Amino acid sequence: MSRKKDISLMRKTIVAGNWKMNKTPSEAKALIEELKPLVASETSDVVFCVPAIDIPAAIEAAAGSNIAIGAENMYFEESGAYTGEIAPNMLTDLGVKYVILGHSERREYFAETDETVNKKVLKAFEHGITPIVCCGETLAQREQGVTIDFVRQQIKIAFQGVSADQAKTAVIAYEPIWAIGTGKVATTEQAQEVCAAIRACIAEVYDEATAEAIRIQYGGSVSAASAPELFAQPDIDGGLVGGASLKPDFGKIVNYK
Ligand SMILES: O=C[C@H](O)COP(=O)(O)O
Repeated sequence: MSRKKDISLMRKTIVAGNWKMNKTPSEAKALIEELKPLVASETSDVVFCVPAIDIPAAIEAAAGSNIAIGAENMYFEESGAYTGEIAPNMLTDLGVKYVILGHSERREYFAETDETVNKKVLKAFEHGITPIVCCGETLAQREQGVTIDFVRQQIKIAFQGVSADQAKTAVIAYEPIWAIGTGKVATTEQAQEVCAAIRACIAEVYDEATAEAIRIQYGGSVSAASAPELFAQPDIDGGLVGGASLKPDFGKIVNYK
């Protein structure tokens, strides 16, 4: 199902950078100072998701700008014997507004499952942090023709127990795993098809109003060259950007119009 972007229901574009495990705190400060003027925008929400150790420096550097700071992960408990984990209230105490949950790298290297992602999504909402919920298929799944079934399942589990009012404020990032860091960007048609299927899934689970409100990003080798066509698709409301978010090109991606 695909819906035409209705002017009255136009969702604000959201472009988020995922720095992954890059930049020390002092490098983070310098990069934000460099990118701050380039990502100024009235048409897009701009989020920098940075390593947890960089968050205080990033918050300080972004102060007074349009940049919101996000985390790349968090745990689903507030405190306790969970060595090495970061609690949601630790993030909000610093001023973090967004958190990436269920990134494919967390799923692959750190054994995250749809069920732990769901617990984290619920906890993020409880603490007023907007989750950027990641989903996406492997190359083998795409070749087997199961992409949409697989992504629908990821989304249905991630949103279990989430109310419609909460879901309306969430961000979903569709990231085909085969397009991450490979330079192989999905075609506009492939990206739009899956983002439309995700929106249809949200309409089934909730209702049309929730589906129209939720923002869906595409991620996977987004560049200044590919962003304009991708973000113009009716069901793509921006991007989750890895490698290019560490460069001045990120400003061009944010200001893609
Ligand atoms: O979260 C971001 C994605 O993993 C995309 O990374 P990339 O833009 O380097 O392909």
